[in-house]
Amino acid sequence: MTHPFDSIYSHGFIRAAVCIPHVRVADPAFNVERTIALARRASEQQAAVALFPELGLSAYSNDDLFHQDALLDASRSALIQLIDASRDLTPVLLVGAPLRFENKLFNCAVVVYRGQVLGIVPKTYIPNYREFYEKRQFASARDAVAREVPFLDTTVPFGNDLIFEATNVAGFALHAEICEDVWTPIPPSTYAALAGATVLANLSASNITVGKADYRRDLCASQSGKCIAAYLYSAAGPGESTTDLAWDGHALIYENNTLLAESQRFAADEQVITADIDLERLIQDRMRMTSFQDSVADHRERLRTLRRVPFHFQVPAGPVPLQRTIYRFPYVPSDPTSLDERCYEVYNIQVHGLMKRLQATGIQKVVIGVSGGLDSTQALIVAARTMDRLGLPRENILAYTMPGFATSRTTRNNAHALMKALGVSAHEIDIRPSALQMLRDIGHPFANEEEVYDVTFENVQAGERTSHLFRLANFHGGLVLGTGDLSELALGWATYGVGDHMSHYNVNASVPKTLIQYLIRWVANTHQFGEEASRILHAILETEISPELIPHRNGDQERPAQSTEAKIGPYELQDFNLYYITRFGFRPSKVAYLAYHAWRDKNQGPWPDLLPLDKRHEYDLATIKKWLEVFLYRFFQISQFKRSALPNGPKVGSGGSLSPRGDWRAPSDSESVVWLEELRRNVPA
Ligand SMILES: Nc1ncnc2c1ncn2[C@@H]1O[C@H](COP(=O)(O)OP(=O)(O)OC[C@H]2O[C@@H]([n+]3cccc(C(=O)O)c3)[C@H](O)[C@@H]2O)[C@@H](O)[C@H]1O
Ligand SMILES: Nc1ncnc2c1ncn2[C@@H]1O[C@H](COP(=O)(O)OP(=O)(O)OP(=O)(O)O)[C@@H](O)[C@H]1O
Ligand SMILES: NC(=O)CC[C@H](N)C(=O)O
Repeated sequence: MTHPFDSIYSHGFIRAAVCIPHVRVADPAFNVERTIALARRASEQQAAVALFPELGLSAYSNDDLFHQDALLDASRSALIQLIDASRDLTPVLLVGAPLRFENKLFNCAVVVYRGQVLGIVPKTYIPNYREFYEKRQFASARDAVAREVPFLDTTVPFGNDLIFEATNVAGFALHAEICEDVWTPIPPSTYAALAGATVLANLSASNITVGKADYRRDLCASQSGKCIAAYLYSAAGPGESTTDLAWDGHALIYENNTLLAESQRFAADEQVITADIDLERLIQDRMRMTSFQDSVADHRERLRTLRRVPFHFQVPAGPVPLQRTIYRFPYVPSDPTSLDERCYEVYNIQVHGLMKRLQATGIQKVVIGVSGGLDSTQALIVAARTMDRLGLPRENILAYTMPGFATSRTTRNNAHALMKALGVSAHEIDIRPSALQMLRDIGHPFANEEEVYDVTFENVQAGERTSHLFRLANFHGGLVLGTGDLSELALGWATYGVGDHMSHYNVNASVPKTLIQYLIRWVANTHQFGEEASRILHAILETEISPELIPHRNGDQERPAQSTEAKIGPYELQDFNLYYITRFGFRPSKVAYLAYHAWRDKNQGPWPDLLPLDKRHEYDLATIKKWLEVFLYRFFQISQFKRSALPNGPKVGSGGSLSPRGDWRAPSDSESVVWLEELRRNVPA
């Protein structure tokens, strides 16, 4: 890496600024002074792009004054002053000015970078309806004859087909359009995006009327989403003429349908909003989304005609801290309303999956092992709701708790209490005799009372439970419900084949552990199964996560002896890693960078509403690196064979399926070296 770890510019981000200056109508000298002042503010914030409103140097609302030579000359002088002032500024500046070429007047976006004009983009769609009379003053980009125009002592590219491409920053490709352009069915930026532009900027002078702010948000959100791009929008604000119209200074920054920053509308002060755009995320999504590339192919001929203007972007040296909210729990929404909706949705997906399977097979019973841990609790809740929805009695859920050599009193009691509270058919089977028989049969030292607690000892117990469940299913005409979650599948934390890996149908396969914790907490807090069930669910949430396959050496049977998270890492970190690696394909150093940003300070940042205060954690970079290394090794090197042979189960979320038929196809015999080396090389901890 050529830049420091703690700069956004080392991790595929650029900072974008959208500026709303004060203007005076027909006063370019004043307007350029305000434009330069805000450009400096954007530069101090180390932005790579700074966008200004449409015709900002002259003001937009000049009407027929645009045909006055004095105003046009003054606008041009203001532009020259701005170009000169830009020499020592960090961002590419996009400013609006009325400019004469070919004896026509164009409404232009001028792209200025460090004392040079990279290109001039005339507005394409000139509105001439209702309150707009722009055709009276301006020609359109389509009226231009020349593709280059003389400007000052040089010639510059001119047209709506220009993409300004930083040759040294991967994915930084900028396009400019002007206000009405985005109101059309196919804005010029659509073609630019198909041809590779990732940052689409709109210089606007949109007057405000009731309801229009929402419409602008919709336009920008959907243009950024459809184009898999950033969309920057800057609408004229204070100082424009109110002869017939009003102005609210609406600035917006979207990335792929997500709002990253918005100005305060009708503000008295000038504003500069900024947001960090994740260019790599956009490129990743374009690479994966085959329909985007099909669309490129369909418009190939036109796209070939677009012109690229290369420039070298001087990347700010030194640290540039990230200005972006990175949620600690990517699978769990942090605002309470979304969390409610998410929980409702996830349960419904799981329940509908199981309902269909039961209806299709005509099977009316499910068989499930209930440990008193989180996953079997979640699956049991899903099974209970499924029976309710199908109008079948909950007794059709044949639930078995099956204590082994290491089952603690706490989880066993919780398992019994839960089965009772949910009204399912509750049973207990001691698996120790059959496990001991197998250990004896295979010659394992434990059969001779030696304390050998190896993986065979563990898997014999997991296998005995599974073996019992499948035979019980045959015996009672039921279907074995799987419980293993997405996080366990990612880490290979399950016993393959004859073990908890196998079932007839697994409702949890696409639900990560951190989300299961919230789902259970949500059910408990909203008392969906009564007070007693809520009490037990809270007790289950409090219990240490453990496979309970190895006993305490001191004979303590009260609580679990093994800690899963001490071995494979905190699930909250591993789920974070899982999301960014599978959903976006980010390199490990970027995942570590994002994790550090999210997790370094427990007093900072957004938290899912239901997380108790005393459960908050924080991690330093060394700890993040250590557990990411565990994740990478387990995920890429040793566990894919388990995912390649998965039972059926519904996909629940984007970036949330590891089924080879769902969303993740990978070889069972790959290496992990490229990920591990990248992490070791590029994360300084
Ligand atoms: N690429 C590949 N293709 C085909 N087979 C492959 C393979 N790599 C290993 N194998 C074979 O697979 C076997 C290893 O896999 P496996 O038998 O699953 O065993 P393994 O993954 O070594 O052990 C299971 C682990 O999961 C943990 N566990 C089990 C049950 C529940 C929970 C929980 O808390 O949820 C955790 C348990 O503590 C243990 O650490 C070996 O026999 C090996 O030869
Ligand atoms: N004592 C037990 N009785 C019955 N079934 C069990 C027992 N221990 C494990 N199982 C079955 O094996 C599955 C895997 O065990 P594991 O310990 O990973 O899961 P869990 O306890 O439900 O959840 P968690 O992994 O969150 O602790 C369980 O979900 C359950 O179906
Ligand atoms: N300046 C413009 O092009 C404004 C037109 C745009 N349709 C709007 O209403 O905001």
